[in-house]
Amino acid sequence: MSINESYPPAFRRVISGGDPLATAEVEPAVLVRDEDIKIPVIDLERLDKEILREACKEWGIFRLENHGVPLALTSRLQEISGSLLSLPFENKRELFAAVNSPLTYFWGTPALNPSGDALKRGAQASNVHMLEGFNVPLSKLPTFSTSCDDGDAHEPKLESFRVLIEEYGRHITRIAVSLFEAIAQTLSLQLSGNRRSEYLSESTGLIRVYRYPGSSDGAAGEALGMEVHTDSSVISILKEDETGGLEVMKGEDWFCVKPVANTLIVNLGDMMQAISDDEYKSVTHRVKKKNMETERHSVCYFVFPKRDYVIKSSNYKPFTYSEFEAQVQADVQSSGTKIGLPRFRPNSPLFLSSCREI
Ligand SMILES: O=C(O)CCC(=O)C(=O)O
Ligand SMILES: [Fe+2]
Repeated sequence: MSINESYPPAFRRVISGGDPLATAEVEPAVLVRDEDIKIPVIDLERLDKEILREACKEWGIFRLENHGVPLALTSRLQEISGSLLSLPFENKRELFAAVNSPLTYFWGTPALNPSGDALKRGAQASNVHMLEGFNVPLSKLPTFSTSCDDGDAHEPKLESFRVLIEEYGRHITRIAVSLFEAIAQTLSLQLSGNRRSEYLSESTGLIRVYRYPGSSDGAAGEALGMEVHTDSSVISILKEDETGGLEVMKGEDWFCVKPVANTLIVNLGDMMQAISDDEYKSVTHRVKKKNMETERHSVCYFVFPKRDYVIKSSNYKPFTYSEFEAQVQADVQSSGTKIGLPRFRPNSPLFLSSCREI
């Protein structure tokens, strides 16, 4: 099988140079300092609250060292997800359907509905985004049985994937909880009673395993990996391979974040920004592959507040994560892009009328 058969047909057309209009629109020119930026480094074994506060306030992103995720686990997870993602496109489409699972396969957009299927994006949306992946809601993994009676050839790989991602999920959830508790202390948030799990609800945790295709002749040169966005999460934790391509915005400039072996990248999302009353920021970022020939693989974890917990802050109308998510999805479907937190500013008209008044 040639590698192209594993890519969605829309990607193959772009890679072969036959359908340049199908790629994401080239973004308006912004100054990109094509240099690597040193983002703050946090050592999870020796958490320094001052460095953490500074990182959350000035950057919204940091590198995590001594996180305790075994190197062998991440390597095996990347290996098995890479091998599942390199299956022929049609097999990937059928992969999870065959075992009737809550996991989904998506491509062409990172905007998914709550069931993990790609959202139909509005007319102004950039067309195909050159990425694909698996969406894994962690709380549903225990009900995901990889055994099926039709002798499916991929079953052993799927079972290894389930076991590895479950173990990775336990590590990454532990890290998210420790970091959130430390960040809450830097904000003097009271976390007594159920408060911590309302702000950061472990059962909402999900993992996306991504593949950004490569093209030997560089035909997909201008195709973006992932468009400019902020994450909707409280915290996101990224494990990227050595290919590079993650870029963050600081001030008015874009900078490249260089991959560093055996570290994780933590970024704060919109919910953390709201919880902290804009003290901390949801970092604007994107993925732009530099090395066009090489595929890029990454694994990203997201965690959210309890869905019906009302987030109150002085800069936004009170809202629940469910309401926020519904608004984002409505905006993506109608205009092609997420508006996010600005929708919840006191004077902003809400598209959906369901949000409560102050
Ligand atoms: O793949 C990456 O490096 C980043 C992914 C990302 O930003 C996201 O999924 O929100
Ligand atoms: Fe992101």
